[in-house]
Amino acid sequence: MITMDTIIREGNPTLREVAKEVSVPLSDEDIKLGEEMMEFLHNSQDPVKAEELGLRGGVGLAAPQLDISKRIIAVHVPSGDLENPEPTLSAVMYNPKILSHSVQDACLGEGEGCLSVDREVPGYVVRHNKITLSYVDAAGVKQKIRLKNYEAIVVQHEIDHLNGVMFYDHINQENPYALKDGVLVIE
Ligand SMILES: O=CN(O)C[C@@H](CC1CCCC1)C(=O)N1NCCC[C@H]1C(=O)Nc1ccccn1
Ligand code: NI
Repeated sequence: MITMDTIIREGNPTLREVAKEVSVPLSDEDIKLGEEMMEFLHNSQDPVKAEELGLRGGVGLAAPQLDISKRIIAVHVPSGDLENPEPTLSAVMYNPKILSHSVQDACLGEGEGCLSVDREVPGYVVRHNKITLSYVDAAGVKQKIRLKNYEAIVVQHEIDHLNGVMFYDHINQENPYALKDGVLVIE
């Protein structure tokens, strides 16, 4: 089971590596890893389990954060309203690839954090507002989806991990809250 002890922290060189594509058809090992990554996200968002296991709530996780330099990510974005338990996006993605993106940029009004970064790094992390994404799903089927706003931000944060990029690499050093015209701030 993945716990906070399994997650490597900044300073570990694996977080700065470019991860390798996984072979398709997927190996049992890679399928199992994806399941464990998704289980971590579920546990981390369950108040009882998160408390029990001492987990920080997470909406995404990338294999390099487990010191595994493979192009595998898991995302589980809750809908946000307690009435509707359905997540807005829940998937394990193998070899995810951004095929195209909007001209429109976006960032989270609260900035970003990372389970591999044990400190606050303030500032806007400007990303694409909309992306068209291809990936292989846990059943080994090639998928092509379009995402926007928060879900698009989450997936871009995870794909960054596959390329050795940390969220604070995007923050403007001179003025962390500098924003070009037209960047959508997502609250
Ligand atoms: O690479 C993956 N990571 O580093 C886990 C990150 C991924 C998100 C950061 C910004 C976009 C993707 C993560 O989830 N967080 N960052 C650190 C602490 C908070 C936590 C978070 O945003 N939690 C959350 C949010 C809404 C609902 C439930 N939980
Ligand atoms: Ni992260």
